Amino acid sequence: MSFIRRYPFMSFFLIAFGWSWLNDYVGYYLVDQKPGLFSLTLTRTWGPLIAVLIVINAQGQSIQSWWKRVTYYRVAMKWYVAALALPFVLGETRSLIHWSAGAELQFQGYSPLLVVLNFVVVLFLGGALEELGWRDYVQRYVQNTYSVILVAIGVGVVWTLWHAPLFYLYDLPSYTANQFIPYLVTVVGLSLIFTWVYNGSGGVVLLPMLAHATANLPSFTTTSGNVSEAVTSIASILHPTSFVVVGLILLVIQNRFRPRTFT
Ligand SMILES: O=P(O)(O)OC[C@H](O)CO
Repeated sequence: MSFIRRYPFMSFFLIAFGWSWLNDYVGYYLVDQKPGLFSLTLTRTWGPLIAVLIVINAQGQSIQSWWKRVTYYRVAMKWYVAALALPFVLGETRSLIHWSAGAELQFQGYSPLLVVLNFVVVLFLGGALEELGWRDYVQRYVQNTYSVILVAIGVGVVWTLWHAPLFYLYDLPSYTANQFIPYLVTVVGLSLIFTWVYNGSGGVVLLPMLAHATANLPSFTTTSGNVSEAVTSIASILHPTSFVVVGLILLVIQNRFRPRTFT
């Protein structure tokens, strides 16, 4: 405990990465080496939340006041709309580029019930909980001293690295070695966007949580018909890049070049 009190920030990373990576290794070696099973359960996503709870408890901070802060939700409706709409629209960039080049746009036709279930599970039990660590601890703490934009980029890089075992342990379609750079760019972009809603709403972590749960939904559209290889390549570059460009523009408009402290 005294180590955690002395080095809270380092402890946060050790616990967050430790929990999630241990989860991945235990899953791979002891449970199932096939993709989509243990690696995809919710438990790996709990690392950052467990880390933040251990660290604030060791520091003698009240968990009750932390809970009160992270469950605060009274902010202008525009932040809710932005948090839900932005990742949703950007997630369709690839299809929209193919469509603008002549392909036919089609809806995936997911069952609305399954989409809502997916969203709710990620929001309350899965990936969105990471925001209690990445955004409401790391971003909040480091942006006291450094530029909000630079910190958001740094958090995006760390958040990507935290996913590393998924790339080399498992054979998952979204986590293949040749997808690492596009994944990094997308996650840095998401970090910028989540930081924008977090700071814009005055540090209400529910907003990046909602944005995270939306970002984790699958794309709702696909395209059919031939598009040239050039269009496919351009779309695969522009899709991840669009998150970064939009995130940067929003944070520049918000003038987040400097540090920002929440009281
Ligand atoms: O942090 P995760 O595991 O919810 O994954 C984030 C996605 O890859 C980006 O939406």
